[in-house]
Amino acid sequence: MAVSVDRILRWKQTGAPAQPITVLTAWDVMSGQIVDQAGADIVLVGDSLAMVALGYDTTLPLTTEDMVICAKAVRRGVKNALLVVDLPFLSYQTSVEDAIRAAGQMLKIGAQAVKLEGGHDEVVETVRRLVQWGIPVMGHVGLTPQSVNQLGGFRKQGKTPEEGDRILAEAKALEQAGAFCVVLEHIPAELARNITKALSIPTIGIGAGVHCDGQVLVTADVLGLSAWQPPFAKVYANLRQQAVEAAQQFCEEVRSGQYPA
Ligand SMILES: Nc1nc(=O)c2c([nH]1)NC[C@@H]1CN(c3ccc(C(=O)N[C@@H](CCC(=O)O)C(=O)O)cc3)CN21
Ligand SMILES: CC(C)C(=O)C(=O)O
Ligand SMILES: [Mg+2]
Repeated sequence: MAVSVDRILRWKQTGAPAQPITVLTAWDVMSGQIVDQAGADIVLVGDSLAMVALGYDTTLPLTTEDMVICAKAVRRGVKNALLVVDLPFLSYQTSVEDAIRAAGQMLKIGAQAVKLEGGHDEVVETVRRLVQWGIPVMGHVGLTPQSVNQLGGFRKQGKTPEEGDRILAEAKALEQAGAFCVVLEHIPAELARNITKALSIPTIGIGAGVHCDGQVLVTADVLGLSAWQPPFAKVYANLRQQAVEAAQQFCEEVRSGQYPA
């Protein structure tokens, strides 16, 4: 049966100890088909596609228009998983109105929820307003890549008790605002465990240890397709090298007259 926002929201309340939620990213129809067919609970059209699919050094250059093109392609490939789309940098920070417009655009093309980065007062108020209008929101705290210029790189967050307390408070505020789950990115496992215990909505970890209610990775990293991976990514295949070898073989066979026969 297709995965719904409500099913994720109630993941921890459904009696028997739930299996972890599985989340993988996608950026086009093929990656969407692959992770949906693999049985992921949630497919995230992550703004990491700016780096993975478009070749930028950060997620900041991605526009709403870029995201709409990619999300529409993923939508055509995903049949069963819940489809969540990241709101690009500057599409939701400028005002609640802009956030509603950007999020609404994503829902119009078939996204079932959106994800916003941060847990400060402004983003919490934006989440509250989106949820009021019937737009489900996934939160995202810890390492928030859209703030890379302030964080001084893609560094682990929440390493001091003060920082940890702040991230915990942000996650609680997002739950209060109506977020249906929250991503915890690149924080200590102990902190992620405390946040997971403190929340009734599920936590989805990336580089946040084993004590989260679910796990997410960038699919290009999982498949060994990306040029580099973060230290926490596990690489399950070596598709980049296999692809280069296959393409090389084609070139050799054409040059030698082996193909076409
Ligand atoms: N391919 C890919 N996978 C990802 O998981 C990912 C992206 N791209 N792009 C958006 C963000 C950026 N992420 C990243 C990127 C790099 C590190 C990393 O290398 N961290 C190191 C060094 C940090 C530094 O000092 O600059 C670390 O040890 O924390 C972590 C998360 C996670 N996200
Ligand atoms: C890694 C996930 C959480 C993400 O935000 C992305 O892919 O953009
Ligand atoms: Mg993202």
